[in-house]
Amino acid sequence: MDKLTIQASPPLAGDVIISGAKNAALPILMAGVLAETDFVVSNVPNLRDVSTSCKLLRCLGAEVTELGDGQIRISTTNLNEFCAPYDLVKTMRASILILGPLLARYGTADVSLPGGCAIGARPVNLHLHGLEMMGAKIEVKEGYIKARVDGRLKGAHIFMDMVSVGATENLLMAAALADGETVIENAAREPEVIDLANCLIAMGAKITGVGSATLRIQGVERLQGCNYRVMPDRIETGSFLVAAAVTRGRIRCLKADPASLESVIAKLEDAGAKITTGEDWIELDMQGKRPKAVNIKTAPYPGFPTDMQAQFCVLNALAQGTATITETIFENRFMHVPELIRMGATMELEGNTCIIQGIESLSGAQVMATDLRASASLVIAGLVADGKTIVDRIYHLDRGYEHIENKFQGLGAQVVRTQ
Ligand SMILES: CC(=O)N[C@H]1[C@@H](OP(=O)(O)OP(=O)(O)OC[C@H]2O[C@@H](n3ccc(=O)[nH]c3=O)[C@H](O)[C@@H]2O)O[C@H](CO)[C@@H](O)[C@@H]1O
Ligand SMILES: C=C(OP(=O)(O)O)C(=O)O
Repeated sequence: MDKLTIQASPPLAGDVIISGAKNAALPILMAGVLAETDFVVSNVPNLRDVSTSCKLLRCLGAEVTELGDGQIRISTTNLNEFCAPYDLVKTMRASILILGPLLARYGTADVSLPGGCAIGARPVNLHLHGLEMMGAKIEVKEGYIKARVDGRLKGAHIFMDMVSVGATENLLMAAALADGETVIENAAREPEVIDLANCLIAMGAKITGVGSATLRIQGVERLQGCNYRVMPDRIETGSFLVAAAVTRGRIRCLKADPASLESVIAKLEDAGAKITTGEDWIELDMQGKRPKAVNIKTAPYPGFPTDMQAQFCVLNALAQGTATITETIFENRFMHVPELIRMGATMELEGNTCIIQGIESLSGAQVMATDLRASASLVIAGLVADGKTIVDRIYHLDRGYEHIENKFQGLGAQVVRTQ
């Protein structure tokens, strides 16, 4: 199994090119099922979750062609299977996003329940409830969601109990082909939801209110393929910015989207970073200074993203002062904390809050994480820890960060992949 070995590194310096967003690319690939003609997605990151998505689409009978340079073409002409099997779904939670598109276009979908994962229970009741309101008959049997509808789904007025990115995306895709108008209230406003909505509009969907908490979708009878470019990955961008901040360096993230990172940029500025942005780049300069501690509370967009919480735990572990980090989205997303404590960090958990007292430096250790962003935080910690840090089980990282060691090396970090 691959590992990353990280040595204490100099302040990060230079440019890094940001990849397409995993959390936008996956729903957009699933939306391919809705298109009757060829659909070409570009700026798709080369990640394990992307290859799992392609496998899933192929297993349904879709033709998926990797055209090179981050472009993938999907043709659904021969799609004739409607089951997302456990073996694929268990490795990638985003597989649940095949449910809405399959049901809306073909009237039938069997999707393995994604199950609980490392960061929390992650139920799918809101996805199922919304589809039922649109006329689907759903039963959960033998670990599978079995959804059926006679004819087309019907437009419905859906109020979401909680802000859910995945449920908003599933219902948006289903509503695009439903009969009549669907209104989704308390919809998620994450940039990745906006990217999916814009892609559906490019396919011919009629959606208004994009980017607001009320989405109105006038269902159409058919959608066509289009060429769509996936947005830049705001979490990858944020992860590199934090890495630069803790190493007291100066980097520029290119092909990025500063507008999608406002809450993260504000916290980095509070931590003492000088941030400069252009239309598609962000520069962070710590001017050699140690970061200052910053309080964080995760929240749905435009709040502070849960996917950046672990990285800011590391920033605070090394900052001047004491801070609290409160996680409000997932009930078990602090698995990096015991590992960071093993590296010498002074932090303790009280319910869903982590109290962190910043110290001057960490010490290298052999560590392991059981989820994606926790793994990223351990790599960042390794850059500033004395001696050697070995991060094990990096298949989590490979789900969400493209060429992570190459990108870090390009910024002067000592990060190598070993067996
Ligand atoms: C709002 C939010 O920040 N969502 C994050 C969530 O999206 P993801 O789509 O995975 O999760 P949701 O947004 O659906 O979940 C938000 C909350 O709603 C709950 N829930 C969700 C669906 C449902 O049917 N029932 C239910 O109770 C979840 O348990 C969670 O507490 O994880 C992704 C990966 O880390 C992040 O990129 C998203 O930013
Ligand atoms: C946890 C994440 O992804 P997923 O929802 O695919 O598990 C993430 O992107 O941080």
